[in-house]
Amino acid sequence: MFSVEEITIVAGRQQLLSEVTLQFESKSITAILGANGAGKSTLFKSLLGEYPLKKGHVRFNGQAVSQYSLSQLSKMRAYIAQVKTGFFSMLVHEYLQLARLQYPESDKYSENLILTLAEQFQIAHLLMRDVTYLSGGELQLIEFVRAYLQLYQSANMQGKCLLLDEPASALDIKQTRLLYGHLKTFQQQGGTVIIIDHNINAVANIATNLVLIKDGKLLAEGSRKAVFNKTILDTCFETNGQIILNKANDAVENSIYQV
Ligand SMILES: Nc1ncnc2c1ncn2[C@@H]1O[C@H](COP(=O)(O)OP(=O)(O)OP(=O)(O)O)[C@@H](O)[C@H]1O
Repeated sequence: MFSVEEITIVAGRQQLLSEVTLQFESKSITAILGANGAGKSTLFKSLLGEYPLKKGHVRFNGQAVSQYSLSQLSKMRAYIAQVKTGFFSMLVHEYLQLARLQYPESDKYSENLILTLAEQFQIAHLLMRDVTYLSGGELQLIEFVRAYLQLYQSANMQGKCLLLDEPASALDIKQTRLLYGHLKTFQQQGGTVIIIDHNINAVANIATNLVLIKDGKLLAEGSRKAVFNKTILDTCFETNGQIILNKANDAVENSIYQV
């Protein structure tokens, strides 16, 4: 789906990313892990085509991201930013309608779709609230539904990608669990997820692939079994932690990195 080849991004004198090469396969959930300031959001912005590259290429389905129109891209990938600002006063319902403007469909169809998804994602009670008065967690739930609506053309999500920058940072444990469940479902529907999340133990449980970034460079990449270990995590976060295996079966699955 997405690939970056030896990308280098420079801002002023600072090198934000250095020769990073990665492949994000279709129907995968990739978790991007790394310390604050490591370069994770910068990597995202490069996937979105927002940063000029000093070197390298970013491709989506084999074609340079810059060769797609914004309208083509908006149907194929949806982004949730880490911090969302600049909302105007409007109802959640109206905000969600904006995600459907790009589709030539009747008002009745988009209305039904919004109501159905609001029920499915358990945010129906927020539809008549003003977006500017939502709590941080409520806003994150709405942002997820907005991103899903932006991509939705049928239940088949093949060729569609969610780019989520800390989408659960303000969610409680129940809502985090529900969100991760929605991401698994999206993957089962054929979609691809790329997620930045500081809750590394939780996100490692749903990710099919982990990418660890340190100081703007790719530190490690692979399955949980391959990279979720003390040596790599200690290096990545400059900590001295330990891996606690799943008590039930001493397995790597559901193991926890504790500092
Ligand atoms: N436009 C810019 N100009 C200069 N420096 C920048 C710019 N954008 C980002 N940076 C710097 O690049 C580094 C990486 O930023 P980035 O937002 O990618 O980090 P991150 O890994 O997402 O961190 P966090 O986990 O704290 O969100 C930081 O030191 C940041 O201050």
